[in-house]
Amino acid sequence: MKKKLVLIGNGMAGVACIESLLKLAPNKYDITIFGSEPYPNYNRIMLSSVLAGDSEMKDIIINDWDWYKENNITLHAGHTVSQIDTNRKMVHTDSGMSTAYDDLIIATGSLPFMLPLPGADKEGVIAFRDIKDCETMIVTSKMYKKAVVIGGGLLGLEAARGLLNLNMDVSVVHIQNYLMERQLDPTASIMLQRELENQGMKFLLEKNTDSILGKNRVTGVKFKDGTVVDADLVVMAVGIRPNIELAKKAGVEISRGIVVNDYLETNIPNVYALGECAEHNGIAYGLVAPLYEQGYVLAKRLAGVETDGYHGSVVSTKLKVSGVNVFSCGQFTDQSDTRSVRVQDDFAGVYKKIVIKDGKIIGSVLFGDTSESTQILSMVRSGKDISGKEKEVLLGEGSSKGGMSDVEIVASMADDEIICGCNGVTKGTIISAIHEKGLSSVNEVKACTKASGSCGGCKNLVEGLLTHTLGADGVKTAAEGICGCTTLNREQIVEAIQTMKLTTSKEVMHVLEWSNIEGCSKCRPALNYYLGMVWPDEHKDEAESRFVNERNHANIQKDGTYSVVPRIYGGVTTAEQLKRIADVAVKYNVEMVKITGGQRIDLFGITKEDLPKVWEDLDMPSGYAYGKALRTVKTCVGSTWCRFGTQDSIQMGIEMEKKFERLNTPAKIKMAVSGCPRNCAEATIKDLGVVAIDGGWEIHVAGNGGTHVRAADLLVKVKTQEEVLEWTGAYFQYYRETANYNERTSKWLDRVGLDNVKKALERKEDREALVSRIEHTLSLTKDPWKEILGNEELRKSFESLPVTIES
Ligand SMILES: Cc1cc2nc3c(=O)[nH]c(=O)nc-3n(C[C@H](O)[C@H](O)[C@H](O)COP(=O)(O)OP(=O)(O)OC[C@H]3O[C@@H](n4cnc5c(N)ncnc54)[C@H](O)[C@@H]3O)c2cc1C
Ligand SMILES: NC(=O)c1ccc[n+]([C@@H]2O[C@H](COP(=O)([O-])OP(=O)(O)OC[C@H]3O[C@@H](n4cnc5c(N)ncnc54)[C@H](O)[C@@H]3O)[C@@H](O)[C@H]2O)c1
Ligand code: SF4
Ligand code: FES
Repeated sequence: MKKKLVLIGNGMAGVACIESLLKLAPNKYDITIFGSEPYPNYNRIMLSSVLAGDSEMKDIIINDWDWYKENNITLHAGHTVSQIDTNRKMVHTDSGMSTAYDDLIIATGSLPFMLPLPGADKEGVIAFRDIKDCETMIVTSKMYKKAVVIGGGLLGLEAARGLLNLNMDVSVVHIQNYLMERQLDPTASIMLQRELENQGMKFLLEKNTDSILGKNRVTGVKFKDGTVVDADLVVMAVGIRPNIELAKKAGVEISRGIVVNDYLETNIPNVYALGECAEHNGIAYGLVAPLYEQGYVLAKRLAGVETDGYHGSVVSTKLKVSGVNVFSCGQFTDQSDTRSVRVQDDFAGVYKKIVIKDGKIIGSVLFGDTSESTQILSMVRSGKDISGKEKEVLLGEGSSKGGMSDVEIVASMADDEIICGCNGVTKGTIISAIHEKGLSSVNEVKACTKASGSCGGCKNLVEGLLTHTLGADGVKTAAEGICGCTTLNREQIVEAIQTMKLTTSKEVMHVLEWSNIEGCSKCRPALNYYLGMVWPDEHKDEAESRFVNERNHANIQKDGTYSVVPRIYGGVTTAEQLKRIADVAVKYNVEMVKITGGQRIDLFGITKEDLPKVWEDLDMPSGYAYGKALRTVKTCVGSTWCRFGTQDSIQMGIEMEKKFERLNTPAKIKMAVSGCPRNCAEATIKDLGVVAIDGGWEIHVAGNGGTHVRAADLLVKVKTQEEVLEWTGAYFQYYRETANYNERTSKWLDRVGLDNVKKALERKEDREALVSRIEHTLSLTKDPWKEILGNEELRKSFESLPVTIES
C-alpha cells in the first residue's frame, strides 16, 4: 500500500519538492495537493515579466493541469486548508473537504505585508503577490493614470517598472533615504535611482505614509509630514511575512516562520515545512533559490535517499528591470572587521564593491556592469581564500584575471548544484538534457529544462555549460540575431562595423543597442572576431571576450589542468626539439605525452601557473591547439622518401603552416598535404587538403572528419606551389570574411555553396585582392607565448586565483 502524502500550498517550493520526489521514488506515495489559488503551479517570479509585458500568463505555468493527472496527483486548486489535526493526521479545508495523511508538507509561502493605514481597504489598494494582483494592475492601467507604489525594494521597483510599461504615471514612495537598502549600499542605490528616474520613475524618499485618501476608491496617499500625492492605484510592496497561522493553530513550533531542522522536519512527527513559510537556523528566505535546495533535501528525506541535509543558502539578487544591471549578494555592508575593494566610474555608470573578511569575499554589490557576478557569487559560496589577490577580482581584466570564466565555474560545480536558481535546474539535469535530447543552444536548453527562462541571470552559466559539455564548436549559432542580446544577424553587424567604423565590442553593443549591454558569452567572442577581421590594424584583441582556452593559450582539461601542444611545422621535428620536449615533460611532471591525430606532441596535466615556465623552457611557437585558428598541416612523406610520391608534400606542408599559422579564423581549421593520390595524409577530410597529381596539385576544401564527417569538394587543380598558396590564401580570406563566427568550413560551404565560392575566387584580380588582405592580417600576428613571456603583467595573470575543478 502506498503512503499518503499531502502538500498544503501549490506554490513554487512545495511543487518543486514533489517534482524531485517523483524522480527519486515515483511509486512511494499517493499525493494530494491543496492550493488556495485556482490555477496550476506557476512561476511567481515571472509575474514581474508579465506585468512589464515581456511574457504572457500562459508562459509562466510551470506544470499544467495535465501534469497532475499524468503523475496521479490529486489537485484541489482553489481550496484552502483551514485546519490540520496532527493527532488524527487529517487536514480539513474551508469548503468542508477532509483528507488523511501519513506525511504532510506545509508550503504555504508568505503573505504580503499590508500597512495597516486608515483607508487601506479602499478599492484600488492592492499588493503584488499573485496572478490576481497582476491582472488587477493591467486592467486598472486601462482606465486610470496615476499609480503609487509604496516600498522601494525589489518588488516595488519591479512593480513600478511594469506600471510604467502600462503607460501609468508612477511614483515610488520609500520610507528610507535610499532605495533597496536591503540589497544595496548608498552609492549603488543613488546610481540606480538616477537610472530609474531617466526611465521615467518618480521617487518620494523618506516619506512615512499616514493614510489612504478617497471615498470608495483611492484618490491619494497622505504622508505624516502633511503632504499628499494623487493616486488612482496604490500597490503596497513593503515586505512579506511567512504564512504561519495554519501551522501555529495546529501546534507546530513557530518563531518568525515554521521552525524546521536540517531535514525540513518540524517539531511534530511526519509534518514538514519548506519555502517562504519555513524558518531554518533563524532565517526565513524570500527568494526562490533556497526553496529549490530545500525541496531537493526534503524529497530525498521522504524518498529514503541518504542526504546530509540542508545547511542554509548564500542568496543573491538581481533586479528584473530591463536596462538596469544590479547585483547583490551576501554581507555587503562594511563592518569593523571587514575591508572592501570598490571601483567607481561615474562616466560609465559603473560601481562595484566586494566585502572581504578573513581573506574571503563575504558579499558584493555591482551596478552597471554585473559581468563578474557569477564568479563573485561562486567565490562567496566556496569561501575561497583570496588573500593578497583581493584587488584582482575587480581590477583584473574581466574574468581573465581575477575570477573564473563561466566555463571554469560550471566545470567546478557538482552535478547536483543548481545552475538556474529561478527554476531550480541543476547542472546534472542540464547535462543529461544536452546529451539525451541533443541540445546545442541556450534556447533549446530553456525550452527543455526551463533553465534561463525567468530572470535570465543564469544564461551565461548555461552557455558555459553547453561549451563545457559540447566544446565551443558544438554550440549552435542562433539563426536570427547572433544571440539573445540582439536581433541583428552577422551580415547586419559586420556591415555596421564597416560602415560606421566601429572598432570595439562596447561601441558595437551601444551603437547597435544590445539589449544586454555587457553582451553574453556568445556575442562577445563573435564581435571580437568580426572586429579583428574587419579592422586588423585598429581593433585591439579583447582577451576577456575569448573562451578560456584561447585566453590561456592552452587547452583546459577535465581535471582543470591544461595541455600544451608546441608547433611542429608539417609534423617534422628534430632530435634537439624532442629532447627539449622530454626535458619539459620530466621537469613539470607531465602526466601523459601523446602524439595527436594531427602529428603533433601533446603534453597533459600542466597547471595554469606552470604554463609560462613550460613555454619558456620549450622555446617553440604555440601550436594553437586551443584556438579558432590554423591547428595543423598534416603531411605524408611525399616524393623525398616515398616511391609513389610525385611532389614534395612535406616541404609544401611546412610552407603552408609557416604562412598561415596564428591566423584568426571563424572556427578552427586543419590542413593536410599528400604527395600522391593515395592520399596518406587524409587531405580530403580537412578544411583544406592539397593532393599532388601528375604535373600539379588538387586543392580540396570543406572536408571534416569530426562529428559530421564530410568529404572535401574539389575546388581547383593548379600547377605550381605559388598557385597553391595563392588559392589557399584567397579561399581562407573569403571564408574569414563571410562565415559566421564558430562556423566550420564544412557547414559554411554547404550554406554558401561551392559554385558561389568558386565564382568568388575564379578571377585572378579577386584572388589577389583577398590574398593582399590576408597577407596584411598575417603580417600583424605575433606568437602569443612570446608576448606573454615578455610582459610581466600578462605573465602574472597565470599566477592568479588557481582554478579548482572537482568532477
Ligand atoms: C512579483 C514577484 C517577483 C519575484 N521575483 C523574484 C525573483 O526574481 N527572484 C527570486 O528569487 N524570488 C522572487 N520572488 C519571490 C518568490 O516568488 C518566492 O520566494 C516564491 O514564490 C516562494 O515560494 P513558496 O512556494 O514558498 O510560496 P508561494 O509561491 O507563495 O506558494 C505558496 C502557495 O500556497 C498557497 N497557500 C497558502 N496557504 C494555503 C492554505 N492554507 N491552503 C492551500 N493553499 C495555501 C498560496 O496560495 C500559494 O499559492 C518574487 C515574488 C513576487 C511576488
Ligand atoms: N528580483 C527579485 O529577486 C525579487 C523581485 C520581487 C520580489 N522579490 C522578493 O519578494 C519579497 C517581497 O519583496 P519586497 O520588495 O516587498 O520586500 P523587501 O522587504 O525586500 O522590501 C520592502 C521595502 O519596503 C520598504 N518599506 C517598508 N515599509 C515601508 C513604508 N511604510 N513606506 C515605504 N517603504 C517601506 C523597506 O524599506 C524595503 O526597502 C522579498 O522577499 C523579495 O526578495 C524578489
Ligand atoms: S600519399 Fe602518396 S606520396 Fe604520400 S606517403 Fe602516401 S603513397 Fe607516398
Ligand atoms: S537564475 Fe533566473 S532564469 Fe536562471
